[in-house]
Order: sequence, then C-alpha cells, then structure tokens
Amino acid sequence: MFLKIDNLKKSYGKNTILEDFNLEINKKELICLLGPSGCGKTTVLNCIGGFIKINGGNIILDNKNITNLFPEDREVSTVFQSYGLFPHMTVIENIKYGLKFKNIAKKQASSMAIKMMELVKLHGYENKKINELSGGEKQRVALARSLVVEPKLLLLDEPLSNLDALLRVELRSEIKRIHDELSLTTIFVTHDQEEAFSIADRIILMDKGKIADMGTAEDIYFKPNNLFTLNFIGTSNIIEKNGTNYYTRPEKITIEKPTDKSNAIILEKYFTGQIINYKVKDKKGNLLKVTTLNNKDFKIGDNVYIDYNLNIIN
Ligand SMILES: Nc1ncnc2c1ncn2[C@@H]1O[C@H](COP(=O)(O)OP(=O)(O)OP(=O)(O)O)[C@@H](O)[C@H]1O
Repeated sequence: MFLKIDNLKKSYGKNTILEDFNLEINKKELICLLGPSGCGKTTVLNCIGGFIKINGGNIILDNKNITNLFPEDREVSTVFQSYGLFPHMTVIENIKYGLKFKNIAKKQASSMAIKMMELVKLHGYENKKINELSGGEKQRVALARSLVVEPKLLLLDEPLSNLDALLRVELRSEIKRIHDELSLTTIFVTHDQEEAFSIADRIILMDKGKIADMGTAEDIYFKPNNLFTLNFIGTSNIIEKNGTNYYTRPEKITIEKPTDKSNAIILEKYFTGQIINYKVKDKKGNLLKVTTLNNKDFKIGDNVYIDYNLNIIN
C-alpha cells in the first residue's frame, strides 16, 4: 500500500474531529475526499501534510513512517484553495521557490521550473507578477510550484472553489491530465459531487469525521451503502415500507401519457434545458421526483402513467 493512514486521531480540545480514521491509497490513484462542510476533509489533508499536530495514529507513505516529520521532509506537496503564492515574486520565482531547499543548481532549477510551466500551460508567463494573473492562472502557478519538487503525494484542498463554473470544469480535467501524465498519487478534497465524479478513480465519502462510503463514482451512485450516501449523492425518492427504506432514482422512473389508465398527476415542472424535473403524485399519495430528457414534455395537471422498481439500500 502506497499511503496508509492507520487509526488517525485528531481533536481540538474536547472536540474529536477524527477517531480511528483508516484509509489506504494505491500508487497512481486519484482519490477525491468528498463530504459536507465540516465533516473533516481538510483536517485529514492537514494531518497528512503535517500542518497540524495529531493525537494518535500513524501515516505511512511509501513504506516510511512520516507521522512525526516536518511538512518539508514528508515529500508531500499541497495546493490550497487560496493559492498561497508570494505576490511580490514573479511566476518563475514562485515556482522555483520550493527547490531552494533542495540544493539544486540555479540553472537546473530554472529549467525544471520552465518544464513545469509548460506542463500547466503557462509558457511565456515567466516574468509576470502574481497580481497580474487571473484566478485560474494563479492556481496553475500553485500547481506547478507543488509539482516541481517531484512529491510522492499531491494534496489538493478545494483548489477550484474560487473559480467560476466554466473554469472549474476546464481546470479539473487539466488536473486529471497532469495526474495521469506524471503518474502522480493525488488526494483531491472537494464538496462538489460532480467534480469528484468526473475525475476520481475512487471517492471517499466522509460524514462527521468517519468514512461513510467509498468506491468508484458508479459504485456509490448505483450501490449506496447507507441512507447518508443516498441523501448526499444525487437525488432520490426514498419510500419506507414496513420499517425498510427503499429508493428509486428520478431518472429510473418512466413516465408516459396514459393509453388506458393513469396512475399519477404532474404537480410541478422545472425546465432546466437538457432535462426536465417533475414532481408527481401517485395514486397512493406518494410524492415522487421524476427526471426526463426534454423530449418528454408534460404540463402541470396532466394525468400520466409512471412505472418504477424499488431498490433496497445495500
Ligand atoms: N483550528 C481549529 N480549531 C478548532 N476546531 C477546528 C479547527 N479547524 C477545524 N476545526 C473543526 O473541525 C471540523 C472539521 O473541519 P474541516 O475543515 O476538516 O472540515 P471540511 O470537511 O474540510 O469542511 P469544508 O468543506 O467546509 O472546508 C469542523 O467542525 C471545524 O470547526
């Protein structure tokens, strides 16, 4: 196992954030830590990076116990949401900064930095000042600075949160490309489900300092382990029968104009472009969310025929 987090414990005073937290990550994996605000994602990252003191447990990276090492001795690089760049330095000076402590000759450091600038598509930006850059460009500099030291592990803490929606989509696929090109091992913290789904090899879903679920995006979407996963991931209709919770996803419900008998009525309709979201009421009084492509267009008050299967939570 390339990274092994063993019985990690972190408290602030009497407030326990992580207890018996265990996680194993393979070399070259891109892991997304996903979960609601305050569930402990950044705390896990800060423990691995060595930025906070832990109260117990071990962190083993590439067979080396790094638990008590200074951050700079861990061979782990972190990119933060707020970039953490030096505003008075140029782009290339920022990127080379990490190499200062590595006894690398100036000329070699410059050529390593330029190579990284090409990788993150900042060619020609060498002498620009940080405050002349857009948010997306700043994050590319931060990424290049983290990668130039050739870390064993790359940690990304909500790196795209300060960027607009289109740029987020563009940069997340850039991060995936760079991860693949350099054969990195990466942990990416996000609370954005779509972001995690689109790039992660494996998603670790956290709830209140614990791992609630893990697996590929398809695993946790189609086979949620518990009610928390079902509620957090995507949208679902949960129906309780004799004490057991069953569910169906809105896109799994078929909806047709009734040829013979109708069994539901359209109560609400939300056109979002590619898809339409409906709220329907069936004959038993169940309120159900139904999603269709925009070629199925019903009106509020239409009588319809719906059909679906119920799944049991794993
Ligand atoms: N320095 C600190 N002192 C006290 N409590 C803290 C400190 N840092 C974090 N916490 C608490 O630890 C818990 C987990 O915080 P953390 O930042 O890890 O959550 P998160 O999942 O990353 O949230 P977000 O998505 O909002 O960034 C929160 O309840 C937070 O208030």
